[in-house]
Amino acid sequence: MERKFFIVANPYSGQGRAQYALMRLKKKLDQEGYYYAVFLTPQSEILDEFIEENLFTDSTDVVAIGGDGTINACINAIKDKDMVLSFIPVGTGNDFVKTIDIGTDLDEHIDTLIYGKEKLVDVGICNNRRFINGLGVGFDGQIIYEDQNSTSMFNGYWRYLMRVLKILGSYKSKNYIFNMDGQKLEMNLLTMAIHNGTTFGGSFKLNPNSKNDDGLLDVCIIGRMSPVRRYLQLYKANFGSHGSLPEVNFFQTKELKIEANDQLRAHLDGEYFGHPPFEISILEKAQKVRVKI
Ligand SMILES: Nc1ncnc2c1ncn2[C@@H]1O[C@H](COP(=O)(O)OP(=O)(O)OP(=O)(O)O)[C@@H](O)[C@H]1O
Repeated sequence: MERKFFIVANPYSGQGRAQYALMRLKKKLDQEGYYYAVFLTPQSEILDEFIEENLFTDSTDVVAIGGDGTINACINAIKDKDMVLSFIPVGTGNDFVKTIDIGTDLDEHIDTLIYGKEKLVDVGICNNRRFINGLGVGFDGQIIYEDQNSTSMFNGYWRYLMRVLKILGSYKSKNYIFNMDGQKLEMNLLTMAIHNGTTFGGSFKLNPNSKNDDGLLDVCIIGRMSPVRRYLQLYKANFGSHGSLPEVNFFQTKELKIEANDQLRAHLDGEYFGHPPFEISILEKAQKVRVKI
């Protein structure tokens, strides 16, 4: 079958890097004689609906140029279609692509999306919305909520890190009632990170052992901790060594239900996602992606 590329580019992502990547990709596809169409995303909370409306149904490949939010919109837009997703990561966190091999620079990313091989990865689903990297409920969601409701003198990763440092000490742990694999639990936690990928926020390896094709969600829960201790131990999350702390526990599950609590804020693949109730599960090997040969 003749390959046709549908390119979804977030012009806002990566402070101009998306435009440059798009230019280079178009040049390469022209040289190789491939057919392609380009969709530049608008600022919208229903990005996937815009992508779905504009998507050419005979596309074989969808390329996401942007960050995890753009990838999330793409996987939701193509959820019922047999299309292979590729990536040119120019976002802030680019957390999902840390779990697959697509090369390390723009040339390699472009080569991978043209000449790479297909791989099937799991996709998480929360209240009917798909996620590919993860969902964070509690502190992780609060950072995203506060970030979208305020301005900052910083950009990109530094903006995120400054926000973490600002609210890390003052954030109050919250009550979670949840049901995992048939067992009902109630706990007071700082955060619950439910991942298909390993990392969130660009560098925090919250679920360092997570695999994107094992049919399981990896869950990291962090219990109550004094503000001083939070600042002292934060660096461990960067190395994924926070599992040594007594307040940290890991689980793996196929299904998780979190009961309603409007004090808990959540993000889904780095975009604000409201508050529980949440019904979360995993769709095993539900999305084709293209990786390096
Ligand atoms: N044309 C645009 N102008 C402003 N914002 C946009 C535009 N297109 C998309 N967006 C917004 O960009 C966000 C998605 O950004 P994206 O995930 O691509 O990059 P990022 O947030 O920098 O990276 P990451 O999610 O990996 O940290 C969405 O909230 C979306 O609404």
